[in-house]
Amino acid sequence: MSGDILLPLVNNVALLLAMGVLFDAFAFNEAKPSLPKRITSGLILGCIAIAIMSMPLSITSGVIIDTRSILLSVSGLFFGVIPTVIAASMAAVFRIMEGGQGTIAGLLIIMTSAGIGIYCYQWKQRLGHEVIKGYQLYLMGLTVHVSMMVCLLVLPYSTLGLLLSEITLPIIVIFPLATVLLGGLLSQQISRKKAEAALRESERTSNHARHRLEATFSAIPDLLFEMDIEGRYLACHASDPDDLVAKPEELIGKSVFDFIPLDEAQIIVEAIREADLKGISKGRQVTLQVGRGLREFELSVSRKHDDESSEHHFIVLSRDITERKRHERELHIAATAFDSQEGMLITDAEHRILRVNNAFTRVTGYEAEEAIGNTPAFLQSGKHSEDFYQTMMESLSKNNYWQGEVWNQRKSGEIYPQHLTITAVQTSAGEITNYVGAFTDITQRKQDEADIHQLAFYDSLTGLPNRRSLQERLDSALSSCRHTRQLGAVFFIDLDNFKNLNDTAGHDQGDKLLVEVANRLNSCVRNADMVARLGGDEFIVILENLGVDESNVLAQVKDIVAKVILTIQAPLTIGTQAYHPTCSIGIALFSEKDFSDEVMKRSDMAMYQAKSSGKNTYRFFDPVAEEALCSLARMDADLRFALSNQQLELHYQPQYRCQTLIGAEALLRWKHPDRGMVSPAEFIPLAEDTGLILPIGEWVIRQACKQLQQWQERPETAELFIAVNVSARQFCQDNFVESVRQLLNTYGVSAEKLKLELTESLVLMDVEDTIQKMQALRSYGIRFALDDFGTGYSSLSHLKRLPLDQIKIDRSFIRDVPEDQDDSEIVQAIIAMGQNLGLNVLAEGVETDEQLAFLTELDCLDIQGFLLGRPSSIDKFETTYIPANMSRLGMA
Ligand SMILES: Nc1nc2c(ncn2[C@@H]2O[C@H](COP(=O)(O)O[C@H]3[C@@H](O)[C@H](n4cnc5c(=O)[nH]c(N)nc54)O[C@@H]3COP(=O)(O)O)[C@@H](O)[C@H]2O)c(=O)[nH]1
Repeated sequence: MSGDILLPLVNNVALLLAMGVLFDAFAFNEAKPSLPKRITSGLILGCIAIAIMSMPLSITSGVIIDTRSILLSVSGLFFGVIPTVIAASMAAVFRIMEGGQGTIAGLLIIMTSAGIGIYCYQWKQRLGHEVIKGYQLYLMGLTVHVSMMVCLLVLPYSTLGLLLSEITLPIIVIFPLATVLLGGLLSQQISRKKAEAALRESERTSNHARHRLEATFSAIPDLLFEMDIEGRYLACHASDPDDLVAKPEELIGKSVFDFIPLDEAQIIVEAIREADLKGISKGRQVTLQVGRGLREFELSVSRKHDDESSEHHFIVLSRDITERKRHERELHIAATAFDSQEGMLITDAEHRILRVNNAFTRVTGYEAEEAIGNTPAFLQSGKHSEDFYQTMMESLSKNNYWQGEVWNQRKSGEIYPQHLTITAVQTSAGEITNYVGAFTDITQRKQDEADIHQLAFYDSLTGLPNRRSLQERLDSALSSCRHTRQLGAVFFIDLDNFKNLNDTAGHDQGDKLLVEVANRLNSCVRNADMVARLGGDEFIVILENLGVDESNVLAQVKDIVAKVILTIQAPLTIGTQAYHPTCSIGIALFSEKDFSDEVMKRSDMAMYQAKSSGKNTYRFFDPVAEEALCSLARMDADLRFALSNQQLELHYQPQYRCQTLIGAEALLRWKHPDRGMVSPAEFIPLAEDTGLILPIGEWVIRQACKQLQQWQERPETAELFIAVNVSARQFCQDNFVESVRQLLNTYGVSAEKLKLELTESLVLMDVEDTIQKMQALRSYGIRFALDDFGTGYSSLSHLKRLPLDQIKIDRSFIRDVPEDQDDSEIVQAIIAMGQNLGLNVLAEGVETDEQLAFLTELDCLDIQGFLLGRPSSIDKFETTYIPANMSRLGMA
């Protein structure tokens, strides 16, 4: 090869190498470039081809040998159809313009080279080969340049011969190798680019995988730790650091024992050891104090496969199960609550029963399978109207809740009351999904309520309404009067002598009478009227709506009360004896102006008047009698005040024997601040009625004992006794004997100095009891006088049995002696009788010397009366009677 060829050849090679730059610049080595790129690259290739053709290895005139064949074939193979066709076309145009004898051959070479290159390109595309191997390039280069040699055959023979001798070797040997080099260069670019792309793809894939993994980790709510067998943290993942016992950076390298209480830490280490043995550990639970409070975790531990390390590592997954546990506990509570003592049923939104509990079966008698699928309507008793259920449903849809009492039917057919609560269960969107019904059988409660009502409002013995019912009924009757203007009446009925019957025949018999009276009263009045028992032997009848005309009402009431008295009077057998009950009735009419308390009070007063009028009768309320009773009530209040405010005092009236003072009768006085001295004759009966006589009587005996205590200590009074009046009610007290004995002891008084004056009526009330008490008191030394003798009906046989010391002739017999023959004979007989019985006889009310002389004549030596001394205060008694007595006895 001559130097003329070498330089163009080097230029050609340089231009061919520019092709590599173009290939890289237009990214033909990566992917198929865009059409503009391909066109542009085709134009550039065409320019390179022209440049190559401009620096030919000129062999002879008109024949241009250059490396366009290499350019165009390699362009076809690597740049594809469009760039190569453009480049080939430009090269062809240029060749034609160059002209010469080799024009045809040159054009053929252009077309052949480009065609073979494009063919190989198609072949490569079809087979999917990205990279062309060296031998393949060589074969293509050889084919192109053999074809080139064939194309040269169109040259004139003379030119051809010279040409073949000059260029055959370089074309057949060098050009294919150049093709291989250029193709290899481009192929290598493709490989590099592919490798770079693969690397980028790999990086992209790995980044993608990493991001996906990170996203997956972030989405996992559980905590992930890598730990060693000792429980040391090697790595940790937590989507929320507040789920950790410490910050992640603090954990790494430390042990669970550094952060977690011993018991819990041991559970974690046990789980790790189990995983070490079995490969996995599941289900262990720990409770830890983490950033957001006390939480419960469930552990899953697996042994990590790590061939490089001999030490085992573990993946510990810690799942926060706090909410699940709470839910489980709530479910447990709900399940326990569901199986409570209350009957429960759950329905769907269409009220079909889905579930019932054991209490449901116990109360209704229906098993779960009998109830499920039905609506609760199958339990209905038929006792409620459609309206009832309609209201229930309306309340449910409005308030999602209903509660009330329902009468349902058990499987046995028994109808029973239940307290039912129905609650609608809603979704968060407000849609009702279920109804929960809870009920309690309230049969017993209802019964208890009825019993309590019966006890509270009815009398247990007679079954009649009691005082409370009466009050309500009377209030309602009065309120009704205010509308109707009609009059009504209240009968206050008290059985006569009921106490006697009770005491003699016993309480059972008394109860029988009360029940019979209740029935009899009910038979006398209309259903609309009311018969009530106030207590004891007191009954009330309320008659309502008797009309507006008072005289007419009075006539009706009289008829009814007469009927009541007659009906009550009918004999009945109590025990073995016939009994004729009677009653006293007080009547009070009422109108719209009255109040219940007042009406009751009036009827009570009227009854009191009926009693006072001899019993077995009735009285209408009388305002005059009311005033009298009011005055008594006022006196009672005043007397109580007097007792506790030292307004009571004892006066003493001397008693003489043969003109010698032997003692005094203690007589009670009330120093009233307004009324002055009030007579005991006025207030003692009232005190007996009200029971106030008991504390008053006790006070009198106490005062007498105090006085005796003082007298005992003085010689001039040491022998004096005091006579004290004892009322019936006072004497009847069970503890009377004991209380007197205690008073004597308290004041150290000799019992002989105390004389008790009992009236005839008192001793005859209960002779046996009186004798017993008198004997007991007498055994202490106390003496007894029978007061007001002659006014009662004491029989001799009774008198003989009483342990008396003295009888006091009532002053009513003394008053007219000796003038009155009858009284004189009575007094004479009493004195004789007393003497016969061995009793001392005292005459009281002695006011005149004649009376005294008469009594002295009859040998009645004990005298009391105004003639010898009036009742006087203790001061006067001690300054008047005692000194006089002493002077008479010569002791002064
Ligand atoms: N249970 C109690 N009863 C008592 C007590 N104190 C008194 N009484 C009884 O009250 C009745 C009235 O008593 P009184 O007004 O005190 O009258 C007594 C004498 O004053 C009166 N008397 C005495 N002598 C005469 C007289 O010559 N003429 C006359 N006109 N009256 C006289 O008699 C009353 C005493 O009677 P008696 O008790 O029957 O001896 C009266 O019944 C008292 O008993 C008391 O503390 N407890």
